[in-house]
Amino acid sequence: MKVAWAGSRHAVEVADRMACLVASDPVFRKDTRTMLSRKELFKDTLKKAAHAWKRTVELHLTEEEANLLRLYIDQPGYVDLHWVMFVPAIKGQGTEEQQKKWLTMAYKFQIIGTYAQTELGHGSNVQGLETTATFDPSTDEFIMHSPTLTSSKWWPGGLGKTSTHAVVYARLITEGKDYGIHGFIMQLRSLDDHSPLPGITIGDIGGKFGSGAYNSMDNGVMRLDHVRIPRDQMLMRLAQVTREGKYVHSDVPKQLLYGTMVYVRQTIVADASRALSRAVCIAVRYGAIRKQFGSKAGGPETQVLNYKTQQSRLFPFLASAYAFRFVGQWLKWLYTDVTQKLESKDFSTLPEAHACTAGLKSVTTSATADAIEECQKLCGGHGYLNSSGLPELFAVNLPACTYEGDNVVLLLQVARFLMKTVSQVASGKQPVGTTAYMGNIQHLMQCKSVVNTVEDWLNPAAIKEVFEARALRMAVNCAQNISKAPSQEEGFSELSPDLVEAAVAHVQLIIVTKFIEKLQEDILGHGVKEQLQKLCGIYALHLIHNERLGKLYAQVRPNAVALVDAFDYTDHYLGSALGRYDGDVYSALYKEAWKDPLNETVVPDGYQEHLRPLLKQQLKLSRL
Ligand SMILES: CCC/C=C/C(=O)SCCNC(=O)CCNC(=O)[C@H](O)C(C)(C)COP(=O)([O-])OP(=O)([O-])OC[C@H]1O[C@@H](n2cnc3c(N)ncnc32)[C@H](O)[C@@H]1OP(=O)([O-])[O-]
Ligand SMILES: Cc1cc2nc3c(=O)[nH]c(=O)nc-3n(C[C@H](O)[C@H](O)[C@H](O)COP(=O)(O)OP(=O)(O)OC[C@H]3O[C@@H](n4cnc5c(N)ncnc54)[C@H](O)[C@@H]3O)c2cc1C
Repeated sequence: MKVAWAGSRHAVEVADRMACLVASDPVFRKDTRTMLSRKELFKDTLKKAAHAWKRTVELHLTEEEANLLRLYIDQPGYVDLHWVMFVPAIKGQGTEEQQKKWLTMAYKFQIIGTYAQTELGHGSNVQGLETTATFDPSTDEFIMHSPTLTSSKWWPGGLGKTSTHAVVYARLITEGKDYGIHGFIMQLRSLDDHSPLPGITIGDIGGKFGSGAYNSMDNGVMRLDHVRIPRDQMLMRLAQVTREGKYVHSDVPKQLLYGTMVYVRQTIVADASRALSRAVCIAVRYGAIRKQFGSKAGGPETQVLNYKTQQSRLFPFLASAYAFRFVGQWLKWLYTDVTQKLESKDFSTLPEAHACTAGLKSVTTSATADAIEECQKLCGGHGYLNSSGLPELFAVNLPACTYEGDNVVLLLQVARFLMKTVSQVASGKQPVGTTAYMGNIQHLMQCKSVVNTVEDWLNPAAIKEVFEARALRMAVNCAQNISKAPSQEEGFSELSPDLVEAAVAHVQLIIVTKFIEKLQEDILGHGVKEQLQKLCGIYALHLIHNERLGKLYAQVRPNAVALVDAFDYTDHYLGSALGRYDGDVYSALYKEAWKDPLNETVVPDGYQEHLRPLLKQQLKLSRL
């Protein structure tokens, strides 16, 4: 089963080796992490990252090994953004020349990069970002500027105290015209003493949910005051600005601007299956040890895992962990396939890749966060202790529902793709890939389930047909209702709760289908396939029930704020910048951030000890 889970014997072997390397190294200890102050935790993260890099170099680790090493260190930090977003953004959006220049330094850690997209006022609505990059032909430079409070960059990981560079997303303005959002490489801090460069105000945004957990990451705030960068620091694969200031489009679709997000969303599905499996592992093992009550006749106490209620709550999570793992492996393949096609200028599969990554990221992270929380309850009181591992696991994985795209916003993207596909089917076009089933519309709209007995539900063909019919009928129903609205836009907005459900049904069909396809592969090991068949059945069947409360929500909405005001909580008691009575959210968030102890100094503790030697050593090596 280990091989089925990991994907190959090789994958098991490398993972084991890297996991042992981390577990046996005292620098990577994490058992007291939740007791560290924010400053201590941050410094500990810097220390671990520097030590990991040292080990990577000393042991000549491959990229695969180094990635696993980082994974098992299990502490979010600036290196995640550097490798998972900064480097891929330059790879995807930089010209060959730009890649050569910047990636050479990034690969050697001569510079540390982050991905600075989100702002205080806008995260989901990328086109609404306000930072400006105005071209000045007199000096051949862009002037990077934050014109408003809400244009402050807000959230980028590693930005707060660590990154020396960033890919910054800003509105490109040239010849007086706004050409929308583009990516720019900016140096943020001095490579000599780490102080922010002139015109850049930068800090950490403050403590986050839970102790330990994501507080190891210095998510940052940044304001730019007319900071000048050379023209060639605009990432120019998608579009260019000439020396004279003329804006020129490339022949690649502008959606490739969002390419880094597609890449990361794909990796998040793998993260979700890992987090869910960790929670399930804790709850199942503990359920086998924990005993409560015995038979009336005075027999031995019962292991809680033997309670049917425990099983019906826990086993769908166990099945989901496997389902997400397999769909994650498939998604990685899909992403590689799309990337190869993009390289040969075939952009046809980009919309499907976007829909699959967005949808699967959404469904798997939401299910994982809910499941970790439920696993805490499944472990009773002890599950609430930090020492159970569950609070930190929950706190670290909860934001995956938000970062890389809010899950509902992403599901609406999937719905948009589905509505387009339904209309193409109506005009006779045969859908392909994950929407191929929609071509079978005549049958799926009318068919009746062939399921008669309990055993029939375990027939993969029957399960698949049920999920296909459900997904197609929900999508067609939405499309028909949208067409009755005064406009497409109004219809889409009015029906958005239904569209989200239709998107979830489509994504769950993909997960079920990929699980079934996995079972058609050669799977070695006695009884392994049979166990997986059972889990596949559990995953599929636990999903088939639903409720609709949309009409009631619409009736409550006009009074929703009054209904929570009625709780009569003071701002002091609520203790939330977001829940303030007066609604002055942005000023409150901004003020709170500067109170964080990490912001007491501009250059953080640990810089002289861990960051500076790392950067200097790499610079020195490159000069040899
Ligand atoms: C380790 C963790 C660290 C965390 C880091 C972060 O969080 S970083 C920050 C992470 N931040 C976020 O994740 C922010 C989330 N927000 C977003 O990604 C975007 O603002 C949006 C997709 C919601 C809307 O986009 P929009 O305003 O442009 O409006 P629109 O809806 O009209 O779409 C126009 C067209 O583009 C298409 N298309 C869209 N995306 C993609 C794609 N990725 N690929 C390909 N295509 C894509 C779309 O299908 C449509 O095609 P059509 O139908 O015209 O053929
Ligand atoms: C831990 C963490 C790390 C992050 N790291 C980075 C980083 O490294 N770099 C970076 O640039 N960003 C980062 N982010 C920012 C992240 O990408 C954004 O928070 C995310 O994209 C969501 O945007 P938002 O915060 O504006 O949410 P909002 O869009 O304000 O969401 C608020 C609510 O509005 C709803 N909503 C919004 N739009 C719609 C719509 N059209 N229809 C229906 N409902 C809607 C959402 O569902 C949600 O319930 C990080 C965030 C977190 C929490």
